[in-house]
Amino acid sequence: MQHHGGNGAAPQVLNQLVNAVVAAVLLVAAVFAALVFTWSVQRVRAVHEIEDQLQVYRLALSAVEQVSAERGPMNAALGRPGQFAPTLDAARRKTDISLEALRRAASACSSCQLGPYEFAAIESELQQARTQVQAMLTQTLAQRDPGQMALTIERMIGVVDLEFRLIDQLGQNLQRLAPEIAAPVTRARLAARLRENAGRLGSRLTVALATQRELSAPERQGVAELLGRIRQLCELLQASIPAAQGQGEEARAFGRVADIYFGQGMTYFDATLERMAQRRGPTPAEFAEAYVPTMAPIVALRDLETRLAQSHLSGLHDRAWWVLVGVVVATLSLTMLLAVGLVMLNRRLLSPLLDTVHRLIGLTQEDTTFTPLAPAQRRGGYARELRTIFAALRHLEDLLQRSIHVRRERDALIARLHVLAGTDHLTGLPNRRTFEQRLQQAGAESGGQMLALIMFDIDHFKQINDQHGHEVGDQLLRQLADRLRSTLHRPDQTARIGGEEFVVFRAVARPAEAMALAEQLRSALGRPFSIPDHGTMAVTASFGVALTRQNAKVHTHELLRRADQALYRAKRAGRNRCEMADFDVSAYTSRLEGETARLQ
Ligand SMILES: Nc1nc2c(ncn2[C@@H]2O[C@H](COP(=O)(O)OP(=O)(O)OP(=O)(O)O)[C@@H](O)[C@H]2O)c(=O)[nH]1
Repeated sequence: MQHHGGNGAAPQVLNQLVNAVVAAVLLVAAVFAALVFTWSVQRVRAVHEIEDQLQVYRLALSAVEQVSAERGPMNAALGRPGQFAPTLDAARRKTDISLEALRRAASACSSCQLGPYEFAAIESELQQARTQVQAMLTQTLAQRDPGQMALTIERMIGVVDLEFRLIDQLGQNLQRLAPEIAAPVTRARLAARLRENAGRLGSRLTVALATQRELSAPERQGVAELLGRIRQLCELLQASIPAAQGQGEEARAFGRVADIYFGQGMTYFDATLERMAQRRGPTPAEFAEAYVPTMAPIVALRDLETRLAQSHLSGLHDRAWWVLVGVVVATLSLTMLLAVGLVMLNRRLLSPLLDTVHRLIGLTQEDTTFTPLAPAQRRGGYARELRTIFAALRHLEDLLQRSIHVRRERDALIARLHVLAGTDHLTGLPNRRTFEQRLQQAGAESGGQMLALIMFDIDHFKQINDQHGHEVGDQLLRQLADRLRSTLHRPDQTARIGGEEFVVFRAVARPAEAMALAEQLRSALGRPFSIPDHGTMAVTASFGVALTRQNAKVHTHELLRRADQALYRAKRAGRNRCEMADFDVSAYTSRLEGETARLQ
């Protein structure tokens, strides 16, 4: 396909327009994909952070349970003589391990925003409480002051309060970051508090049990407060567990709490209070042995809630990942679709349209050097409208080619007619009309030089016709024309202007040159002609020569008239001779003399 420089502006603009639209669509798609991608990555990261925080929360709940649990063997040891308490040591080790695990997890969790300060406070408080316990254990049972014992127990409880502050902070963070898991997170905290208060309830009896007495009034007050708090926590839990009376996993776990702790545990607690009133209470160790296991379902409920929160988070985590994968896949697909669409648009619409535009421009410039249509076009892989355009274009191309062909033929015909109009049909020599034009032209181009006109006429041509027939006369005329052409240096400077009348013209420097040419022609024509079936035939011709004056305008008719007169004279003088028309010889001679003198 040819490209037509200046006219290429329109296709270029179309190209640029399509490129601009594609670039804009790609840009919008890229910005949108980048936004969604960033959002999904942030979401995945946020879910990771929430998972980390939930892990810390779980470890904090477990640590608070260990500290609570440590109070069981501690109470038992305080109510027993001697300082040897292996179960207390084991409980302390478990507490230390869980606190260490919590500290490690918390320091690895940057989003938890827990400083070392919180842990330092908890650990220092725990150590001081333990030191007090140890000091008391070195005493005999009788030496152990009940008031001091109560303070020691309160101090251990204070450690738990410090831990709960941490748990509350973590729980609030989680509720804020992931409202989806707010309910199980809250229930886990409620269960942990229930476990703690249930433990404290037991601890309230320790001093009285250790000293085998009834509860004092403040102790009874404390127990009543704790029972009130426990009931409150139980109601809160029951209200927040969906279908707490139903068959769900949480409902079942809560059911076990109700049966075992609120059933067995509380019954044992009430029975213990009655036995204490009769001063037949169990030892703190016996009490702990029977009471502490009834709190296990509370811990199980707490663990279930943290597990539920975790599994909910896993769902969130998976969803966030799927969104991320979806965004990547959608972006890639969209880009691919756009790329394929662009290629299709280019191949199926833009490229053929540009091709059509080039072809149309070519048509306006009569460019018929079209390349064949692309294979896809031949397969008909384009829209119907485009195929219609191609067909119309092909039709136009055919029409153009046909019209160019017709015009060329017409031009050739006109040229031929033109030649024929200026040519003698018998001899093929220029006719009188052409001769007059050329003579005028030669006069204009002579540069002031003399022009010689030689007119000649075959002698007694009528006799040839009469003797041999008109046909032979024609043949003779044709051969004579051929000889003229071969003799003359410029055959275009001759013509047949009558039946057997011819002319020759030429620019000459002097009259003698004209006469010499006339003589040359006379002798050339004097040579016999060979006419088929008639043998050789000799003719003569008479010549009249006329000259124009130097620098004078050529008057064709005047020149012809003078040449004709000279020819007439030649005929009259006996034919087969050359005669010069009246020529101002004296003027010519004086000019020659002038020139010679100048040269000397
Ligand atoms: N064969 C043939 N004869 C032609 C043609 N045109 C003119 N003639 C003949 O040429 C002859 C001219 O005759 P005339 O004008 O009497 O002159 P001439 O016989 O040549 O005698 P002079 O010119 O006086 O020597 C006529 O007989 C014309 O018929 C032509 O095209 N073909």
